Amino acid sequence: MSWGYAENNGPDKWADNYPIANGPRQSPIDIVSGASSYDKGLKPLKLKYDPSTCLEILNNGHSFQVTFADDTDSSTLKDGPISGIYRLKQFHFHWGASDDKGSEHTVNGTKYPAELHLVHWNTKYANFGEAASKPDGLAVVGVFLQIGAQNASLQKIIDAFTAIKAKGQQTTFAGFDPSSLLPGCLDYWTYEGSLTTPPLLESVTWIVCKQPISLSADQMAKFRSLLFSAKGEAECCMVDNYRPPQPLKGRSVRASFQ
Ligand SMILES: CC[C@H](C)CCC(=O)Nc1ccc(S(N)(=O)=O)cc1
Ligand SMILES: [Zn+2]
Repeated sequence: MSWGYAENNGPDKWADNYPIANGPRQSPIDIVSGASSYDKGLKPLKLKYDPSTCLEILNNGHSFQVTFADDTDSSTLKDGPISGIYRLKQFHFHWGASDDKGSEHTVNGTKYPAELHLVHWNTKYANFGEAASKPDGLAVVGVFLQIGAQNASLQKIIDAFTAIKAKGQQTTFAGFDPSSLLPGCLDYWTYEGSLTTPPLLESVTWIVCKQPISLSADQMAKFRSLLFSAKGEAECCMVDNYRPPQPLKGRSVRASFQ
C-alpha cells in the first residue's frame, strides 16, 4: 500500500518504507522566531514568473498541483539564500480539516489553516529528478494562508476544482501568474531541509515567508471538497494532508529580517 495521511499509511508510518524520515535534515519544522538569527548577508528573494509557462492543474491523490514548463529560465527564483538559478516546477498546498491546523511549518507552535509550496530546482543539474537527489538541488518557497479576505487569485485555482475533484484527474490551466499568490512583504526564514512527503529527500533549501496571504472561509472550504480517492472509489475528502514538525537536530534557522 502506498503512503498517505491516514492512520495506516500516514506520517508516523513513513519511516517503514522511507528510513530517511528519521534523518538529520527533515521538514517541516517549528520555526521559533526568537531562536532564528538575523543574517544581514541574506539577499531579498528574486522571483520572476512567466504566466505563459503555466501548463495544467492536477489532483495527484496527495494534494493538487499546478505544473509549469521548466525547459527554459522563464520562471525562476534567484538570490535569497541560494546561489545560481532555480526553475519553478510546480506549486501545491497542504491544509487541514478545520481552520486550526493544516500548515506543515509552524511558527512558535502556531499552525495556519494551509500552506503554499512553490517548488524550484537548481539548473546546475539536468532536471528536477536529478536535482531532487542533491543537497542543494531544490528550493521551496513556503507561504502561510490565513482566513480573512477573499483571494481573487486563488479563486481562479478554485474554479478549476470541479475538473480535478478525484485522484488522477487533471485539466489545462494556462496563464496563471504565481506571483499573485505571494505576500506583499517577502521577509523570510531559511533552513536546510527535505521534501515533506515521501521520498522525503534531503535536498531542499526552505524559504518560509513570514507574512501570510489570506483567503475566505468559503474558499478554504472548497479545498476540503477535493478527494484523496479516485473516481469510482469510496469518497475520501482531501484534508489534513500535512506532515507535522520534525526534530531540528541542531540546524540553525536564519532570518532575512530583524
Ligand atoms: C524525484 C521525483 C520527486 C521526488 C517526486 C515528485 C515531487 O515533486 N515530490 C515532492 C515535491 C515537493 C514536496 S514539498 N511538500 O514541497 O516538500 C514534496 C514532494
Ligand atoms: Zn508541499
